Amino acid sequence: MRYRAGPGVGAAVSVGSLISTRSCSAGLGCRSTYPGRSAENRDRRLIVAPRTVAELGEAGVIALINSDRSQPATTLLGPGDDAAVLAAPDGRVVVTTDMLVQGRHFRLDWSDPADVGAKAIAQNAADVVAMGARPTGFVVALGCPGDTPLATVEALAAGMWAEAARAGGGIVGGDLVQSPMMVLSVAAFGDLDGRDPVRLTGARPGDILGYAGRFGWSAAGLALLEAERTEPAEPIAVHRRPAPPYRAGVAAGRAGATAMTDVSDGLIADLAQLAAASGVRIDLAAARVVDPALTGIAAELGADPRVWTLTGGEDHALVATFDPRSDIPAGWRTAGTVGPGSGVWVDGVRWSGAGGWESFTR
Ligand SMILES: Nc1ncnc2c1ncn2[C@@H]1O[C@H](COP(=O)(O)OP(=O)(O)OP(=O)(O)O)[C@@H](O)[C@H]1O
Ligand SMILES: Cc1ncc(C[n+]2csc(CCOP(=O)(O)O)c2C)c(N)n1
Ligand SMILES: [Mg+2]
Repeated sequence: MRYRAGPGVGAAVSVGSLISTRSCSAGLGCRSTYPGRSAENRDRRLIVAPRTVAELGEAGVIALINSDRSQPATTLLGPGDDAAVLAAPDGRVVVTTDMLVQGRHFRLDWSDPADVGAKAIAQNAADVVAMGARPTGFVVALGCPGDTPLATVEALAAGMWAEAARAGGGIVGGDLVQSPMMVLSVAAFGDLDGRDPVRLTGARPGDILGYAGRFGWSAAGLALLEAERTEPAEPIAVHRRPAPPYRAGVAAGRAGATAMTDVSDGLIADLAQLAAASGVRIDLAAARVVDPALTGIAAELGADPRVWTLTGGEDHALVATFDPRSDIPAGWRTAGTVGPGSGVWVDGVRWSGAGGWESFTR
């Protein structure tokens, strides 16, 4: 997707060009300044290029993050003012927020900063499309230690922009603070294009359960990383950078899906939320969702591919329910049925126990 430059978007900036050389006074030599750098640094005669966020300073890092970006048409005013302005053609705005905390949601020895940036956008965009909406924009609050290399922040921003382009929105602003570890808090916005939001509450007995994307791959990647393995590469890549099926989500909204959610905590956990919200029972056929490609990997680690598939989170695949009289849209497969009752049933057995990841319990 190509974005045009939006108003308020700064011109191209490189770290080199952020260093402005002040006038040279006789006998004092030339002093280079860095926008936003500390008072202490302002008094030093810096001639080397800054390498960390502390050396470049807040304003410089923000300029770096926003340099050379072009915004989509929905960005009426991009970064640079007190707030951004986004178009909302529908008149209603879909809004969600999700954060990533270093050590809890990612490790920089397991993931590249570009992957972490992409994941932060992906998990938010997945929530927007899970409402049947089209992502229009993101704001990103970033906390990081002062000694974070500028290269890390540049890679983070590159990963965010790559995923934002895939999802269909621009990064229209954010916040930058010092913190003891890296934290990324993203808010995402979306447009319904005149449709009703696809809620958790609309599944009805008789509906068909469908899914788009895949399950268990991120959990497999996490297990491989925990086991200090680097192969096979594919599940590790999925764990580092999930690829939510954005088009399929919007297509489900257009096709009149009765309920939908993205799977962030675990397939069973997220289906259980949907079943409870709709007041229905969901019957899942495990063979339809367990990917045979995971069987060999699980055997090597002494793990169960069914557990990865049914309770692993972070794939950000989509599940939705459809009226049986309507066609399931492109990119969707059937995974089960909706009936009267409650709970999630797998191959005819009611699921009890943990259905996925839960904050504060592990
Ligand atoms: N601090 C909060 N204040 C208000 N509402 C909240 C807060 N945290 C969560 N919620 C709301 O509770 C609901 C469930 O949140 P939850 O984070 O589980 O959503 P999710 O899409 O499943 O997220 P995740 O991708 O983080 O697993 C959402 O509607 C969310 O907006
Ligand atoms: C280093 C590291 N350890 C463990 C995991 C696994 N993990 C963390 S949060 C989460 C689910 C969503 O949580 P939330 O509801 O907080 O968004 C999962 C499966 C990871 N990604 N990285
Ligand atoms: Mg969600």
